[in-house]
Amino acid sequence: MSPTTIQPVSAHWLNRLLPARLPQAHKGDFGHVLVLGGDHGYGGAAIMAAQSAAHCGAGLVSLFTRPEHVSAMLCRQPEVMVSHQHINDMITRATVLLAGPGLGLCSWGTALLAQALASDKPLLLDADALNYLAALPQAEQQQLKRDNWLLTPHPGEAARLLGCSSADIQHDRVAAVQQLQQRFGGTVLLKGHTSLIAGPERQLARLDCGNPGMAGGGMGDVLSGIIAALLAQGLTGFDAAALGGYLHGTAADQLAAVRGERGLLATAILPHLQPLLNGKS
Ligand SMILES: NC(=O)C1=CN([C@@H]2O[C@H](COP(=O)(O)OP(=O)(O)OC[C@H]3O[C@@H](n4cnc5c(N)ncnc54)[C@H](O)[C@@H]3O)[C@@H](O)[C@H]2O)[C@@H](O)CC1
Ligand SMILES: Nc1ncnc2c1ncn2[C@@H]1O[C@H](COP(=O)(O)OP(=O)(O)O)[C@@H](O)[C@H]1O
Repeated sequence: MSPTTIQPVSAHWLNRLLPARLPQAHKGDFGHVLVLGGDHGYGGAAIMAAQSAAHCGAGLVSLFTRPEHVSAMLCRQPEVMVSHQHINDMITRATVLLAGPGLGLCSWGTALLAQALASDKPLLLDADALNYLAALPQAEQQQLKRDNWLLTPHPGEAARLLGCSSADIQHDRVAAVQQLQQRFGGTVLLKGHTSLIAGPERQLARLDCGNPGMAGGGMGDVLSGIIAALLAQGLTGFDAAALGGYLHGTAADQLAAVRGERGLLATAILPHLQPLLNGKS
């Protein structure tokens, strides 16, 4: 693939992409994120994704999950609307879909994912939604390919999607993210140290923030919620992934600077997001 300029993502992107809100703004102006996920045993992933979308300025956030996770969601973040039924109505009301955190790969999760894929709304796929995609025959993958989706694989998921090893992905991450974008379309964010973002117009961006304290369960779920909230506020897939990754990594760096890297919890990122989003830290 031809060499491409890689744009480093910086604080300037914030002012460029998130202008001040108009005084008369209302929640309908900032989109409605619907998270689909949280199979038995994995409620935390979907709850964290919904919570982080709520912390990043989406007008409304909903979660469709298993019944046993409904009250946990309400206790953690009552701003989020949560249900285990009427998925079609929920998809109709949403403006952005986020499928994958804790989705599982049993019939409940794959049926939900099929409903998300049948909608033409902007769609972020993470975690098990990527594993589902990876397991499909290439012809079916090609039928699903679309410009308005955004895939956020870690190197393990990227390897499954491309049918290689995670060592192959890490050996040439730029080539890997470009290959993923070419094969699946839309925007791809390849996670890990120095995350990379490839967009549908061959744009390429790099994140110089983030630290090894982020290597812990739930961190990717929080990232997916941040990006979905930015999509809901009208950013393109490429801009939402780049800015979302920047906010996520910068929040984690702020925490690590004060408390160190070990024991950095994904949910500890959440209170750092609002000041960052508003240019106050
Ligand atoms: N609190 C929760 O409810 C959590 C639920 N989670 C959910 O659990 C489900 C399965 O996640 P798992 O963590 O088991 O599966 P993963 O696919 O994330 O990890 C499985 C294996 O993939 C490889 N891998 C992962 N990250 C890698 C990297 N950066 N580089 C190279 N190889 C890598 C490793 O061999 C790893 O053991 C997902 O739906 C996920 O959303 C996780 O997000 C963790 C937290
Ligand atoms: N060493 C690292 N340096 C920078 N960022 C990291 C590092 N390790 C993990 N991260 C970030 O943390 C997040 C981990 O996501 P993921 O592997 O999907 O976790 P989970 O599936 O447990 O939610 C990604 O955004 C990734 O870029």
